[in-house]
Amino acid sequence: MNSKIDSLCVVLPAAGIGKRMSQNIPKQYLKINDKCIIEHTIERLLSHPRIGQVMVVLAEHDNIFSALEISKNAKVCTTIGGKERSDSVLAGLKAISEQTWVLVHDAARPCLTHTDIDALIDFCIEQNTGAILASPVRDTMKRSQHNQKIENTENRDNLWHAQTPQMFKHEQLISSLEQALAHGVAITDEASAMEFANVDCFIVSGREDNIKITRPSDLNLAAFILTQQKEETCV
Ligand SMILES: Nc1ccn([C@@H]2O[C@H](COP(=O)(O)OP(=O)(O)OP(=O)(O)O)[C@@H](O)[C@H]2O)c(=O)n1
Ligand SMILES: C[C@](O)(CO)[C@H](O)COP(=O)(O)O
Repeated sequence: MNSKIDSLCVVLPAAGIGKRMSQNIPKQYLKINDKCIIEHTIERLLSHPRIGQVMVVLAEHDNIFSALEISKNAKVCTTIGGKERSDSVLAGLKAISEQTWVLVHDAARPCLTHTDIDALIDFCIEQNTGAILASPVRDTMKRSQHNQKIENTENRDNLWHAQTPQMFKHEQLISSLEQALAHGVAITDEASAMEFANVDCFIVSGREDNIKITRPSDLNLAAFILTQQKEETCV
């Protein structure tokens, strides 16, 4: 069932340097099928009927985004991010006008589908609560230092890979992020801040192919997924 909300805003953290990709440009500007990753991601978002604006959070000296055609889209705005992803997200949240709900989505996740966007929005609106897309852990999980003896096997019951988008009440997310950052809490996703602030947050099961391009081998995998999804017409 579609909610009544029809023009949500997405904050898109895109101020990272992609050091784990070991390339000479930030990974969001690497190309798949002649289009930058960030262009794929923004097109996936803006082609969804319930998304009305994307606030792209850029690194201070980013001179690539403004040269992309998508930067001229009337629904695309930009602001400057910070040292950590959480700083960039907070800057993006403060740069948009006051909203009831806001979504945060990594620029490095171009394989997001409209099916998953609808599942997240519908759950949050119908349950009036924040939630994140996530996929269940598939492998046995070991804790160990690299090339060292295994310390233990983690219980993988009810263990999930957190993805994005993550969707929360706008003002509540700002205050929770500010509170967590003020306490020096390590925040790697928006849900971490909400958990710290004891604000309910739920899991919405999402597709396992909503991958975050992080390491070199992810690029070909993402290219394959994007092609497969187009044939599936799930976008
Ligand atoms: N200071 C930062 C760090 C990250 N990001 C963004 O957050 C998303 C997810 O972060 P990650 O995958 O860690 O990207 P990078 O930080 O660029 O990667 P790395 O850790 O390998 O440098 C990316 O779209 C990235 O551009 C951001 O906006 N601001
Ligand atoms: C937000 C996120 O994509 C959820 O899995 C992840 O935490 C980003 O972490 P990163 O270390 O900044 O890639």
